[in-house]
Amino acid sequence: MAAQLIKEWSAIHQFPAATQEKLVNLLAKLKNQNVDTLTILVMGKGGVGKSSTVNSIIGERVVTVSAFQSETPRPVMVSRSRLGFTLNIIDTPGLIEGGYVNDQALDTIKSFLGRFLMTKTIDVLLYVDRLDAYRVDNLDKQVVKAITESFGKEIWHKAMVVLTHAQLSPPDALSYEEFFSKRSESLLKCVRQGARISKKEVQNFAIPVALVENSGRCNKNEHDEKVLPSGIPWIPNLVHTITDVALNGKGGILVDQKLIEGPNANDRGKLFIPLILAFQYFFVIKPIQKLIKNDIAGEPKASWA
Ligand SMILES: Nc1nc2c(ncn2[C@@H]2O[C@H](COP(=O)(O)OP(=O)(O)OP(=O)(O)O)[C@@H](O)[C@H]2O)c(=O)[nH]1
Repeated sequence: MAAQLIKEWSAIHQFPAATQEKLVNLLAKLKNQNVDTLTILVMGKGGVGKSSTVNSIIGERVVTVSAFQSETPRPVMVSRSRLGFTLNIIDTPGLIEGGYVNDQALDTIKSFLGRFLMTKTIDVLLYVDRLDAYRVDNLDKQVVKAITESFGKEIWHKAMVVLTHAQLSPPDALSYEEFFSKRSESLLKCVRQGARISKKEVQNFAIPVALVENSGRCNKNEHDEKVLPSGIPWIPNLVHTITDVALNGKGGILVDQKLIEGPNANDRGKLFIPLILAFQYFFVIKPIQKLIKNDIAGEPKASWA
Protein backbone atom coordinates (compact mmCIF):
# COMPACT_ATOMS: atom_id res chain seq x y z
CA MET A 1 0.00 0.00 0.00
CA ALA A 2 2.75 2.44 0.92
CA ALA A 3 4.24 2.48 -2.56
CA GLN A 4 0.85 2.53 -4.23
CA LEU A 5 -0.36 5.87 -5.50
CA ILE A 6 -3.86 6.39 -4.18
CA LYS A 7 -6.32 8.14 -6.47
CA GLU A 8 -7.91 11.39 -5.39
CA TRP A 9 -11.55 10.94 -4.39
CA SER A 10 -12.72 13.26 -7.14
CA ALA A 11 -16.07 11.50 -7.62
CA ILE A 12 -17.17 13.09 -4.34
CA HIS A 13 -17.98 16.10 -6.53
CA GLN A 14 -20.58 14.00 -8.33
CA PHE A 15 -22.74 14.10 -5.21
CA PRO A 16 -25.21 16.95 -4.72
CA ALA A 17 -23.72 19.87 -2.75
CA ALA A 18 -25.73 19.00 0.38
CA THR A 19 -24.35 15.42 0.39
CA GLN A 20 -20.79 16.61 -0.30
CA GLU A 21 -20.94 18.98 2.65
CA LYS A 22 -22.12 16.22 5.00
CA LEU A 23 -19.44 13.82 3.76
CA VAL A 24 -16.67 16.38 4.15
CA ASN A 25 -17.90 17.08 7.72
CA LEU A 26 -17.80 13.38 8.52
CA LEU A 27 -14.24 13.07 7.19
CA ALA A 28 -13.30 16.10 9.32
CA LYS A 29 -14.89 14.41 12.35
CA LEU A 30 -12.72 11.35 11.76
CA LYS A 31 -9.59 13.45 11.30
CA ASN A 32 -10.38 15.30 14.54
CA GLN A 33 -10.25 11.92 16.25
CA ASN A 34 -6.88 11.25 14.61
CA VAL A 35 -8.37 8.79 12.17
CA ASP A 36 -6.91 9.45 8.73
CA THR A 37 -7.55 6.04 7.14
CA LEU A 38 -10.71 4.02 7.07
CA THR A 39 -10.71 0.47 5.76
CA ILE A 40 -14.10 -1.05 5.12
CA LEU A 41 -14.66 -4.73 4.36
CA VAL A 42 -17.89 -5.54 2.51
CA MET A 43 -19.25 -9.06 2.86
CA GLY A 44 -22.51 -10.92 2.37
CA LYS A 45 -24.27 -13.43 0.15
CA GLY A 46 -24.17 -13.13 -3.65
CA GLY A 47 -26.44 -10.67 -5.45
CA VAL A 48 -27.41 -8.68 -2.36
CA GLY A 49 -25.91 -5.41 -3.62
CA LYS A 50 -22.36 -5.37 -2.23
CA SER A 51 -20.70 -4.00 -5.38
CA SER A 52 -23.52 -1.52 -6.01
CA THR A 53 -23.12 -0.19 -2.47
CA VAL A 54 -19.36 0.24 -2.96
CA ASN A 55 -20.07 2.22 -6.15
CA SER A 56 -22.69 4.33 -4.37
CA ILE A 57 -20.31 5.27 -1.54
CA ILE A 58 -17.45 6.18 -3.88
CA GLY A 59 -19.82 7.98 -6.28
CA GLU A 60 -18.63 6.24 -9.43
CA ARG A 61 -18.77 2.80 -11.02
CA VAL A 62 -15.55 1.39 -9.63
CA VAL A 63 -16.65 -2.25 -9.47
CA THR A 64 -18.75 -4.17 -11.95
CA VAL A 65 -22.35 -4.77 -11.03
CA SER A 66 -24.24 -7.69 -12.47
CA ALA A 67 -27.80 -8.90 -12.10
CA PHE A 68 -26.42 -12.41 -12.52
CA GLN A 69 -23.53 -14.05 -10.76
CA SER A 70 -20.53 -11.74 -11.10
CA GLU A 71 -17.61 -12.94 -13.22
CA THR A 72 -15.37 -10.12 -12.01
CA PRO A 73 -12.48 -11.41 -9.91
CA ARG A 74 -12.85 -10.29 -6.34
CA PRO A 75 -11.80 -9.36 -3.65
CA VAL A 76 -10.97 -5.97 -5.02
CA MET A 77 -9.87 -2.94 -3.05
CA VAL A 78 -10.85 0.57 -4.07
CA SER A 79 -8.78 3.32 -2.45
CA ARG A 80 -9.45 7.04 -2.60
CA SER A 81 -7.87 9.99 -0.81
CA ARG A 82 -9.39 13.31 0.09
CA LEU A 83 -7.96 16.15 2.23
CA GLY A 84 -5.30 13.85 3.71
CA PHE A 85 -7.84 11.14 4.42
CA THR A 86 -7.72 7.68 2.81
CA LEU A 87 -10.75 5.51 2.26
CA ASN A 88 -10.23 1.83 1.38
CA ILE A 89 -13.21 -0.32 0.51
CA ILE A 90 -12.82 -4.03 -0.13
CA ASP A 91 -15.54 -5.67 -2.20
CA THR A 92 -15.64 -9.46 -1.85
CA PRO A 93 -17.23 -12.42 -3.63
CA GLY A 94 -20.62 -13.71 -2.47
CA LEU A 95 -20.34 -16.11 0.44
CA ILE A 96 -22.94 -18.60 -0.76
CA GLU A 97 -22.44 -20.90 -3.71
CA GLY A 98 -24.74 -23.72 -4.78
CA GLY A 99 -26.68 -23.51 -1.53
CA TYR A 100 -23.57 -23.82 0.65
CA VAL A 101 -21.23 -21.42 2.40
CA ASN A 102 -18.34 -20.71 0.07
CA ASP A 103 -15.40 -21.48 2.38
CA GLN A 104 -12.98 -20.93 -0.48
CA ALA A 105 -14.20 -17.33 -0.84
CA LEU A 106 -13.39 -16.73 2.82
CA ASP A 107 -9.90 -18.15 2.34
CA THR A 108 -9.41 -15.94 -0.72
CA ILE A 109 -10.53 -12.87 1.24
CA LYS A 110 -8.09 -13.65 4.02
CA SER A 111 -5.13 -14.19 1.72
CA PHE A 112 -6.05 -10.96 -0.13
CA LEU A 113 -5.99 -9.10 3.19
CA GLY A 114 -2.62 -10.71 3.95
CA ARG A 115 -1.22 -9.45 0.66
CA PHE A 116 -2.56 -5.90 0.78
CA LEU A 117 -3.31 -4.99 4.37
CA MET A 118 -0.72 -6.77 6.52
CA THR A 119 -0.34 -5.00 9.92
CA LYS A 120 -3.25 -2.68 9.02
CA THR A 121 -6.72 -2.87 10.48
CA ILE A 122 -10.22 -3.49 9.20
CA ASP A 123 -12.12 -0.63 10.74
CA VAL A 124 -15.67 -1.46 9.67
CA LEU A 125 -17.45 -4.54 8.33
CA LEU A 126 -20.48 -3.89 6.15
CA TYR A 127 -22.58 -7.03 6.32
CA VAL A 128 -24.88 -6.59 3.34
CA ASP A 129 -28.27 -8.19 2.77
CA ARG A 130 -31.54 -7.13 1.16
CA LEU A 131 -34.37 -5.38 2.96
CA ASP A 132 -36.93 -6.99 0.67
CA ALA A 133 -36.47 -10.52 1.96
CA TYR A 134 -39.11 -11.98 4.17
CA ARG A 135 -37.33 -14.56 6.20
CA VAL A 136 -33.91 -15.59 7.39
CA ASP A 137 -32.89 -19.22 7.12
CA ASN A 138 -30.21 -21.55 8.33
CA LEU A 139 -27.93 -20.51 5.46
CA ASP A 140 -27.89 -16.93 6.78
CA LYS A 141 -26.78 -18.25 10.14
CA GLN A 142 -24.14 -20.43 8.47
CA VAL A 143 -22.68 -17.39 6.66
CA VAL A 144 -22.41 -15.44 9.91
CA LYS A 145 -20.88 -18.49 11.61
CA ALA A 146 -18.30 -18.87 8.85
CA ILE A 147 -17.35 -15.16 9.04
CA THR A 148 -17.04 -15.47 12.82
CA GLU A 149 -14.86 -18.58 12.55
CA SER A 150 -12.61 -16.89 10.00
CA PHE A 151 -12.27 -13.44 11.56
CA GLY A 152 -13.10 -13.99 15.23
CA LYS A 153 -16.16 -12.87 17.14
CA GLU A 154 -14.56 -9.41 17.59
CA ILE A 155 -15.36 -8.61 13.95
CA TRP A 156 -18.96 -8.02 15.07
CA HIS A 157 -17.74 -5.20 17.33
CA LYS A 158 -16.87 -3.37 14.12
CA ALA A 159 -19.86 -4.46 12.08
CA MET A 160 -23.00 -2.88 10.76
CA VAL A 161 -25.80 -4.42 8.75
CA VAL A 162 -26.59 -2.76 5.43
CA LEU A 163 -29.99 -3.46 3.90
CA THR A 164 -30.27 -2.73 0.18
CA HIS A 165 -33.40 -2.40 -1.97
CA ALA A 166 -34.71 -0.02 0.68
CA GLN A 167 -37.26 1.63 -1.57
CA LEU A 168 -40.03 -0.90 -1.22
CA SER A 169 -43.70 -1.08 -0.44
CA PRO A 170 -44.15 -3.48 2.46
CA PRO A 171 -46.61 -6.35 2.03
CA ASP A 172 -49.53 -7.30 4.25
CA ALA A 173 -50.55 -3.75 5.21
CA LEU A 174 -47.44 -3.39 7.36
CA SER A 175 -46.08 0.13 7.70
CA TYR A 176 -42.57 0.72 6.34
CA GLU A 177 -41.24 1.21 9.89
CA GLU A 178 -42.85 -2.05 11.07
CA PHE A 179 -41.45 -3.96 8.11
CA PHE A 180 -37.96 -2.48 8.58
CA SER A 181 -37.98 -3.22 12.28
CA LYS A 182 -39.16 -6.84 11.77
CA ARG A 183 -36.63 -7.50 9.01
CA SER A 184 -33.69 -5.92 10.81
CA GLU A 185 -34.55 -7.58 14.12
CA SER A 186 -34.77 -11.04 12.54
CA LEU A 187 -31.46 -10.53 10.74
CA LEU A 188 -29.76 -9.22 13.89
CA LYS A 189 -31.09 -12.21 15.81
CA CYS A 190 -29.60 -14.47 13.16
CA VAL A 191 -26.25 -12.61 13.40
CA ARG A 192 -26.25 -13.01 17.18
CA GLN A 193 -26.99 -16.72 16.90
CA GLY A 194 -24.42 -17.31 14.14
CA ALA A 195 -21.76 -15.31 16.02
CA ARG A 196 -22.75 -16.86 19.38
CA ILE A 197 -23.39 -13.48 20.98
CA SER A 198 -25.17 -14.28 24.23
CA LYS A 199 -28.04 -12.25 25.71
CA LYS A 200 -25.57 -10.83 28.26
CA GLU A 201 -23.26 -9.67 25.47
CA VAL A 202 -25.88 -8.00 23.28
CA GLN A 203 -25.25 -4.52 24.77
CA ASN A 204 -21.55 -4.94 24.11
CA PHE A 205 -22.19 -5.91 20.49
CA ALA A 206 -24.52 -3.12 19.37
CA ILE A 207 -24.75 -3.67 15.61
CA PRO A 208 -26.35 -0.71 13.79
CA VAL A 209 -28.47 -1.16 10.69
CA ALA A 210 -28.45 1.25 7.72
CA LEU A 211 -30.71 1.35 4.68
CA VAL A 212 -29.47 1.70 1.12
CA GLU A 213 -31.21 2.18 -2.22
CA ASN A 214 -28.71 1.73 -5.03
CA SER A 215 -31.24 1.94 -7.83
CA GLY A 216 -31.06 4.85 -10.26
CA ARG A 217 -34.80 5.21 -9.63
CA CYS A 218 -34.26 6.15 -5.98
CA ASN A 219 -36.39 9.11 -4.90
CA LYS A 220 -34.64 12.43 -4.38
CA ASN A 221 -35.25 15.42 -2.13
CA GLU A 222 -35.28 19.11 -3.08
CA HIS A 223 -31.45 19.15 -2.82
CA ASP A 224 -31.22 16.32 -5.35
CA GLU A 225 -30.05 13.87 -2.67
CA LYS A 226 -31.19 10.22 -2.92
CA VAL A 227 -33.61 9.62 -0.09
CA LEU A 228 -35.18 6.69 1.75
CA PRO A 229 -38.97 6.43 2.02
CA SER A 230 -38.57 8.22 5.38
CA GLY A 231 -37.05 11.22 3.53
CA ILE A 232 -33.57 10.66 5.00
CA PRO A 233 -30.72 11.12 2.48
CA TRP A 234 -29.22 7.67 2.68
CA ILE A 235 -25.61 8.18 1.51
CA PRO A 236 -24.66 10.66 4.28
CA ASN A 237 -26.68 8.54 6.72
CA LEU A 238 -24.75 5.40 5.75
CA VAL A 239 -21.37 7.16 6.00
CA HIS A 240 -22.47 8.64 9.34
CA THR A 241 -23.16 5.14 10.70
CA ILE A 242 -19.84 3.90 9.27
CA THR A 243 -18.13 6.75 11.14
CA ASP A 244 -19.95 5.83 14.37
CA VAL A 245 -18.75 2.22 14.07
CA ALA A 246 -15.20 3.35 13.30
CA LEU A 247 -15.23 5.57 16.40
CA ASN A 248 -17.09 3.17 18.71
CA GLY A 249 -14.07 2.70 20.95
CA LYS A 250 -13.50 -0.95 20.03
CA GLY A 251 -10.24 -1.74 18.30
CA GLY A 252 -10.23 -2.54 14.60
CA ILE A 253 -9.48 -6.06 13.39
CA LEU A 254 -5.72 -6.33 12.97
CA VAL A 255 -4.61 -8.11 9.83
CA ASP A 256 -1.71 -10.26 11.01
CA GLN A 257 -0.31 -13.74 10.52
CA LYS A 258 -2.66 -15.10 13.17
CA LEU A 259 -5.72 -13.80 11.35
CA ILE A 260 -4.50 -14.99 7.96
CA GLU A 261 -3.41 -18.43 9.09
CA GLY A 262 -5.87 -18.81 11.97
CA PRO A 263 -8.65 -21.33 12.02
CA ASN A 264 -10.82 -21.08 9.00
CA ALA A 265 -14.04 -22.67 7.95
CA ASN A 266 -12.18 -25.46 6.11
CA ASP A 267 -10.50 -26.48 9.34
CA ARG A 268 -13.77 -26.88 11.18
CA GLY A 269 -13.64 -30.05 13.24
CA LYS A 270 -9.92 -30.69 12.72
CA LEU A 271 -9.33 -29.85 16.39
CA PHE A 272 -11.53 -32.78 17.36
CA ILE A 273 -9.48 -35.38 15.45
CA PRO A 274 -7.13 -36.26 18.39
CA LEU A 275 -10.16 -36.46 20.70
CA ILE A 276 -12.01 -38.78 18.30
CA LEU A 277 -8.90 -40.99 17.96
CA ALA A 278 -8.51 -41.16 21.77
CA PHE A 279 -12.20 -41.97 22.15
CA GLN A 280 -11.91 -44.76 19.57
CA TYR A 281 -8.83 -46.19 21.33
CA PHE A 282 -10.27 -46.23 24.85
CA PHE A 283 -13.93 -46.96 24.14
CA VAL A 284 -13.81 -49.15 21.00
CA ILE A 285 -10.40 -50.73 20.39
CA LYS A 286 -9.51 -51.41 24.06
CA PRO A 287 -12.88 -53.07 24.94
CA ILE A 288 -12.70 -55.23 21.77
CA GLN A 289 -9.15 -56.28 22.64
CA LYS A 290 -10.33 -57.16 26.17
CA LEU A 291 -13.27 -59.17 24.84
CA ILE A 292 -11.01 -61.14 22.49
CA LYS A 293 -8.53 -61.80 25.32
CA ASN A 294 -11.33 -62.98 27.64
CA ASP A 295 -12.78 -65.09 24.88
CA ILE A 296 -9.43 -66.77 24.25
CA ALA A 297 -8.83 -67.27 27.98
CA GLY A 298 -12.32 -68.78 28.49
CA GLU A 299 -12.03 -71.25 25.62
CA PRO A 300 -11.53 -74.91 26.77
CA LYS A 301 -8.11 -76.18 25.82
CA ALA A 302 -8.05 -78.78 23.06
CA SER A 303 -6.93 -82.21 24.25
CA TRP A 304 -3.84 -82.10 22.01
CA ALA A 305 -2.78 -78.66 23.40
N1 LIG B 1 -33.47 -1.93 -6.91
C1 LIG B 1 -32.27 -2.16 -6.41
N2 LIG B 1 -31.41 -2.99 -7.07
C2 LIG B 1 -30.18 -3.20 -6.51
C3 LIG B 1 -29.78 -2.59 -5.30
N3 LIG B 1 -28.52 -3.00 -5.02
C4 LIG B 1 -28.16 -3.81 -6.03
N4 LIG B 1 -29.14 -3.95 -6.92
C5 LIG B 1 -29.15 -4.80 -8.14
O1 LIG B 1 -28.95 -6.14 -7.70
C6 LIG B 1 -28.10 -6.84 -8.62
C7 LIG B 1 -26.88 -7.39 -7.88
O2 LIG B 1 -26.15 -6.30 -7.39
P1 LIG B 1 -24.59 -6.39 -7.06
O3 LIG B 1 -24.17 -5.07 -6.52
O4 LIG B 1 -23.82 -6.93 -8.21
O5 LIG B 1 -24.63 -7.47 -5.89
P2 LIG B 1 -23.40 -8.28 -5.25
O6 LIG B 1 -23.78 -8.56 -3.83
O7 LIG B 1 -22.11 -7.55 -5.44
O8 LIG B 1 -23.46 -9.59 -6.11
P3 LIG B 1 -22.35 -10.75 -6.39
O9 LIG B 1 -21.45 -10.17 -7.43
O10 LIG B 1 -23.15 -11.91 -6.89
O11 LIG B 1 -21.66 -11.03 -5.10
C8 LIG B 1 -27.75 -5.83 -9.72
O12 LIG B 1 -28.66 -6.02 -10.79
C9 LIG B 1 -27.98 -4.49 -9.06
O13 LIG B 1 -28.34 -3.49 -10.00
C10 LIG B 1 -30.71 -1.72 -4.63
O14 LIG B 1 -30.45 -1.16 -3.56
N5 LIG B 1 -31.93 -1.55 -5.24
